[in-house]
Amino acid sequence: MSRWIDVRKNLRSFRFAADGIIALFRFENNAKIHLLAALAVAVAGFWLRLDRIEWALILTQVALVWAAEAFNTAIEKLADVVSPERHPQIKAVKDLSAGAVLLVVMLAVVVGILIFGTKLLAWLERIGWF
Ligand SMILES: Nc1ncnc2c1ncn2[C@@H]1O[C@H](COP(=O)(O)OP(=O)(O)OP(=O)(O)O)[C@@H](O)[C@H]1O
Repeated sequence: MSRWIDVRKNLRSFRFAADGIIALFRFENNAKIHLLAALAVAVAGFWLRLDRIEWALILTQVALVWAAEAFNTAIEKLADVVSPERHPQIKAVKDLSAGAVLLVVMLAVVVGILIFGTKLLAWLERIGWF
C-alpha cells in the first residue's frame, strides 16, 4: 500500500524549490534589487523598533514582492521557450507579468510609507527636528 504522504518526494520537491529561490537571487537583476531593498527595510525596522504587527505587515509585503518577481521570471523564461521570436501576444504576456510585479511593489511602497512614515516622524520629533 502506498503511503499517504511520501516524505522523500516532499523533500525532493523542497530541494527543487530551494534551487529556484537560489537561482532567482543569484541570476535575476530585479530580484537582487528586491533582496537589497528587503535588507534595507529590515535594518530600518530594527532601528525604528517595529512592533510585531508592523513586522508581520512588512514581511508580508516582502514575501509578496519576492513571489511576484519569481512568478514573473518563470513566465518570462517560459515565454522565451514557447516563442523565441517576437510575437504581439508574448509582448502582452510579458508586459502583464511585469505589470503585476509593479503593482505589488507600488502597494508595498505605500505600506512601507504608512508604517515607516509615522515612525520616522516620531523619531524626528524625538531628536528635536521639529
Ligand atoms: N518575444 C517577444 N515578443 C514581443 N515582445 C517581447 C518579446 N520578448 C520581450 N518583449 C518585450 O520586451 C519587454 C522586456 O522583455 P524581457 O524582460 O524578456 O527582456 P528582453 O527584451 O527579452 O531582453 P532580455 O531577455 O535580454 O532581458 C517585454 O515586457 C515585452 O514588452
